[in-house]
Amino acid sequence: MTDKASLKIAPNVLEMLHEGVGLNTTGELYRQLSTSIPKISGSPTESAILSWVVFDLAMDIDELKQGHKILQVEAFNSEKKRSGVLTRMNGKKIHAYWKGAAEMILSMCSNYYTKNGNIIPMNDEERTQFEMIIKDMAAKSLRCIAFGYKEVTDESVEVSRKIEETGLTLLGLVGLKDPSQPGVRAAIQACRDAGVDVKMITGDNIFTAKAIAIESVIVEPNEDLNNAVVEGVTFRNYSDEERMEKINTIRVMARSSPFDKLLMVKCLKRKGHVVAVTGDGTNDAPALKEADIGLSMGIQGTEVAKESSDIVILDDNFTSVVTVLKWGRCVYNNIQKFIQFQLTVNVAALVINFVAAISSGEVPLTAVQLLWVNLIMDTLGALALATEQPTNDLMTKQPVGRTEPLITKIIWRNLIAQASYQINVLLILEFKGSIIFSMNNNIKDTLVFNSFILYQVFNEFNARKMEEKNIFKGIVKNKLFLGIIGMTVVLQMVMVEF
Ligand SMILES: Nc1ncnc2c1ncn2[C@@H]1O[C@H](COP(=O)(O)OP(=O)(O)OP(=O)(O)O)[C@@H](O)[C@H]1O
Ligand SMILES: [Ca+2]
Repeated sequence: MTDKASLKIAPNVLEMLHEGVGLNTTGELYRQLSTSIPKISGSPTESAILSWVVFDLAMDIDELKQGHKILQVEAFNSEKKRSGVLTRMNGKKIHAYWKGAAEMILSMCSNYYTKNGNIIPMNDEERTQFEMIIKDMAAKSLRCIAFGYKEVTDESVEVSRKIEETGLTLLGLVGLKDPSQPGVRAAIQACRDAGVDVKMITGDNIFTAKAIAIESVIVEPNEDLNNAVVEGVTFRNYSDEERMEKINTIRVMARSSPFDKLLMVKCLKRKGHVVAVTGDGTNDAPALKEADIGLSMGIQGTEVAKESSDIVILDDNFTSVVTVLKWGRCVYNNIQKFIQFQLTVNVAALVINFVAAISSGEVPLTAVQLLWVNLIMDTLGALALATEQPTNDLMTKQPVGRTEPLITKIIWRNLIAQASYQINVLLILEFKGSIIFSMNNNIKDTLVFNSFILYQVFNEFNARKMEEKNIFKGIVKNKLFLGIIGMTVVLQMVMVEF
């Protein structure tokens, strides 16, 4: 719509558009003292429509509200995708207004307004034409909203308060653009590289959904979309087996109800997937709650959505999902590193003391020394390994499945290899140390203790990189790690010398 759009609309139609929007909205208009331009609040769709009639179609909402009595309201709901209102104009006529998903409102209409404001019955050909207009708008990734109206002559509605749903007159169609955030394409690609499938479940119609999915590369423009895109009703009506069979290939679900979103999450979980859901509306709440990880929007999100979620994304940006993914993986990875490191220390200490105790009756590591080991290894070791920053290669790995063990085969391999190496050397030092280096027993004990601690210090480097050969990669970036290693060595020197 252009600035002068209001001039091209017949005055009677314009007036009804004002009423059909101004009286049938959950958005609010409030004036600020500092400027003369009013501010508009409400859901994105509501505020977009409201600002269109206020700024482009010159609606005066106060005057409008004063002149009308509202008899009945049917609030927008995600199931029916429309909202309606029944009003009486200053003791005169009663009007019913509907606004909502374009093809749904169109199917309630049997007349339409011409440019000059006359009502004409809609024939099949014209209906098809309107459908084409809606499709065209949707193909440009516009969300299409229609407005319908009916003059109610039956005065009994004053009592029954029923908002008529049939035989409406189409007032107009409007297309809303929800510009996709910059970086969404890259974020979706990053998710895919990390082995995370992205699906879009939306209340928009199938054409808008397809267009948006292509824009954000959820689907490729030239791929066969028959299996990848479904409508909520179709999905709902599949048999259980059919749904489970198709769910992996479905990437877009259009015209979905809150129940469809929930159903999708349930099925994915049943398939064994770990499911994360992002959402903003009340209609997303059941799915957010059911998901393994629910992420809601901090700015646009409703309270219900935020309360049903585990994580609130403060900047509403999909790219933050990638950040969540990266940090989640980093924490998991750091826990694994620490476990590998801790188990190695404990296995080595235990075996050395046990073997020495049963063969000579003496333990090489005394109680005080073991406490010292615990102190520096638990506290300082945890601190050093937990502060590793996420690296980019975390985002190229496949996700960890629901049933995969925390201690992987690689951790076992590292642990067993490192522990047996330490045990062998330390036991040789314990039993043959005094002969090899011709030293007395006290010095040999210190040697064993010192070697043990230094082994752990070097092993801390090993634990940083569980799979890579170059364990020093990126080490200069982690100043805290180096600091803690340095501190451990200094403390050890102090301990041994003094
Ligand atoms: N305030 C509203 N008044 C009338 N119709 C609306 C309103 N908001 C949305 N619609 C219609 O309902 C559809 C969206 O329904 P719903 O809100 O259930 O979907 P959604 O999945 O929450 O969408 P999204 O999260 O993309 O906004 C839209 O395509 C639009 O046609
Ligand atoms: Ca929504």
